[in-house]
Amino acid sequence: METLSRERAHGGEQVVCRHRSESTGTEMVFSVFVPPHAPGARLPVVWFLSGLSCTHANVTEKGEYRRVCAELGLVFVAPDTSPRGEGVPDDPDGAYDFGLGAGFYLDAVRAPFVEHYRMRRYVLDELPALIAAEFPVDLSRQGITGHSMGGHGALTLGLSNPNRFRAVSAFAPIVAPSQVPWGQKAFAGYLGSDRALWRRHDAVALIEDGARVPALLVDQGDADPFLTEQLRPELLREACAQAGIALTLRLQPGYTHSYYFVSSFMDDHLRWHAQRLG
Ligand SMILES: N[C@@H](CCC(=O)N[C@@H](CS)C(=O)NCC(=O)O)C(=O)O
Repeated sequence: METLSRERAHGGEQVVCRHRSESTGTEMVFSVFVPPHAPGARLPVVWFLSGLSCTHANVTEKGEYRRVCAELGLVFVAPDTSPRGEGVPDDPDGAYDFGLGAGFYLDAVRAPFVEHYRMRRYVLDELPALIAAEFPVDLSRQGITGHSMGGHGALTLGLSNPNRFRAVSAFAPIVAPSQVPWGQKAFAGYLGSDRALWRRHDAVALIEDGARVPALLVDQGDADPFLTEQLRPELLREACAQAGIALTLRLQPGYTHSYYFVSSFMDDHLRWHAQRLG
């Protein structure tokens, strides 16, 4: 692992690293904020999964999480959203919603994406092991959140691993990718036509099929241009109501899909995670 930058911030350190990933077969870059802490302490960790077209840098530069992470003693990790580099296939038309910057936090099964697009394995297995080896984290206290496609990642990985993630939240998530154009394009490209496989990567379908977490926090801007076509939080509300999952879904007036929205509610999400991570 190579440290690309290390900056003191809020009494802790904001670090950006690059490493060779076995999961993706590429170099991957991620950022980690380590808050001030006592020597030898192991801290709870919140994973932030980013949205379409992002890298680790969007939330690192615009997410405004450091002050509250420093206050609460949370490590904050931001992975990239896809493999990148020579030989990594992209959308044939270079579109932002598939291929580079759009890994959808799943392991592809279709050629040519199967070779590198293994973001689920990367985020669930490889990166936690690396982070635990290199930073003072306590992997028995993990929370997961994310924005848009990353909200989809947080919800699906959280619902599929309720014993690992003690807190799950999302900002403007894609809640039912099988039912919306972004998800349908990505799932057809990465997973093919097997709808049963799609359901394992779809938060609403996972809940319909029995996945459970005690509680979810979701914020959504009501001026988000993707709200009615791509995000459709009402589908999550219905699924959670049926399943008895305590969903706090807050429609935030006037907010769009941007990091102005994400950063405005970041404090609330971090406090919500800290409460559940102890
Ligand atoms: N207009 C955007 C569409 C994609 C988009 O809105 N991405 C969201 C996540 S789904 C984002 O966070 N973009 C980067 C940013 O705002 O920093 C683009 O082409 O980049």
